Amino acid sequence: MLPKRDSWAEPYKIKMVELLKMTTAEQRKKALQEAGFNTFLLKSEDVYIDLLTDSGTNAMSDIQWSGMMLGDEAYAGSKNYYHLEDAVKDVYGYKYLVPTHQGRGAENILSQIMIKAGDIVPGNMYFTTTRLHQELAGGVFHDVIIDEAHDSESDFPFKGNVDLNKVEKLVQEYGAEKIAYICVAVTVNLAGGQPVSMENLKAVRKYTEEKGIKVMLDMTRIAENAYFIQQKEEGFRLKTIAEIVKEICSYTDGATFSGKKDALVNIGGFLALNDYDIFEEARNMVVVYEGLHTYGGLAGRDMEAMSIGIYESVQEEHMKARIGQVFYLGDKMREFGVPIVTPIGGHGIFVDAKQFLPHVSQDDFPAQTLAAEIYLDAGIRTMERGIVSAGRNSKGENYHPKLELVRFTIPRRVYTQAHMDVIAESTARVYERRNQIKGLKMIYEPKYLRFFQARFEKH
Ligand SMILES: Cc1ncc(COP(=O)(O)O)c(C=O)c1O
Ligand SMILES: N[C@@H](Cc1ccc(O)cc1)C(=O)O
Repeated sequence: MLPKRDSWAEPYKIKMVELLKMTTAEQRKKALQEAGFNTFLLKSEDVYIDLLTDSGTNAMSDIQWSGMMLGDEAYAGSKNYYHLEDAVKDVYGYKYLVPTHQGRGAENILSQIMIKAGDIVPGNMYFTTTRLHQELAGGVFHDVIIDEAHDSESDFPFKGNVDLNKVEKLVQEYGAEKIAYICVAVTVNLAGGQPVSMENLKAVRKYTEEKGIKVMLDMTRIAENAYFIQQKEEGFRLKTIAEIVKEICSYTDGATFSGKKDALVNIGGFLALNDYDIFEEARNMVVVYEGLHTYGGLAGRDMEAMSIGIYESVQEEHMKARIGQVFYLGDKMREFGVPIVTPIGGHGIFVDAKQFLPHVSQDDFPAQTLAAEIYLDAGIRTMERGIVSAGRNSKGENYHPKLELVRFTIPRRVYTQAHMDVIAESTARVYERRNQIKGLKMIYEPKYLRFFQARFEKH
């Protein structure tokens, strides 16, 4: 057989490097103990390859860095704000912009404006910060993602889709006026970076228009979602990512955005809206929580870098290499027999900890345990996405999510293919000794978003 001839390559060359620190097994053991077996509590200095998150960990381009030098650090009316406003209108098509320091700043404002106590907020799977802001505003989140999303082995190509039957049930039960809005995330982070199809987005729009319900997008990884639509959905092969991104937004009323992902920056976010009245309220509220409405907690230079990053995020070659690298790692893992969520999603590989460690019960935190073991092997930092992340319901009982995953999140434009090889090989080593691995017990549990700061010890 001839060698394959369709390799992707990074559409950039490297101008500056950051040296990595290698650690010994002894050092890692000590660091992990000190971090209470929580990878969030490790010092970044003790990490070799950092796959904790793709959030704010991107490498900016030389053009973005030069944009940083053009920061207009005025308190009010910075020209970078107007550049960002232009980018949001041009690329996403929303009319009004409220910048925020990151995505959750926008979630806070949107939730406070749109949700009244007792309102229902359907969403295509929860996201930790998004759901918490909805709950703090008095809302009750309901998961309306299709069932396939909860099955790590289902090969359905658009596992992020909204199940409109589930939405209709909520409407029947509570009435459309009780639904604050439908929150649609593209891609769905906790399902494994799974995309939503355009057909589904259109159907959601049609349904909600009939019922008078608003659709708010969590467009944090919209360009990645657009790439999957282009590659997998009939009729989109000849459309550009930019065209698809704009079409997605056109089926919604507004969006929250964490610029730290798609937009290739280290900090930044916004709330974008089409409805003037909601915008007016948000523009007023942002001064309470973030800063004046023309900077929203950001420096002018950060807004400039984000405006440039928004354009870079929809470039075809960028996205091909971005997702290509994620797929490369996933395929390697599969070759080693490591159980991962399929189809492979946009921002990382999600290892199925229930299948990896079937002898560890969910109450002994299999994904938390596995993330700790992965770190011990070679200093690779990953993140738990299972029972610890899911937290507790309003009665104080633990949620028991079907998915118990360890996320190997790939920062954009940061690591090379050789790093991917090392990651897969290290994971394979841990897989070989999986039977000797024991679970953990939680010894400290903070009240909000416990996964960030909880501490554990070995059973
Ligand atoms: C899907 C999704 N929504 C919202 C957020 C919140 O964004 P931020 O981290 O910028 O506050 C994140 C990441 O945190 C995310 O992955
Ligand atoms: N959104 C980022 C940062 C983050 C991580 C975990 C969270 O639950 C919340 C925020 C991510 O998905 O990686």
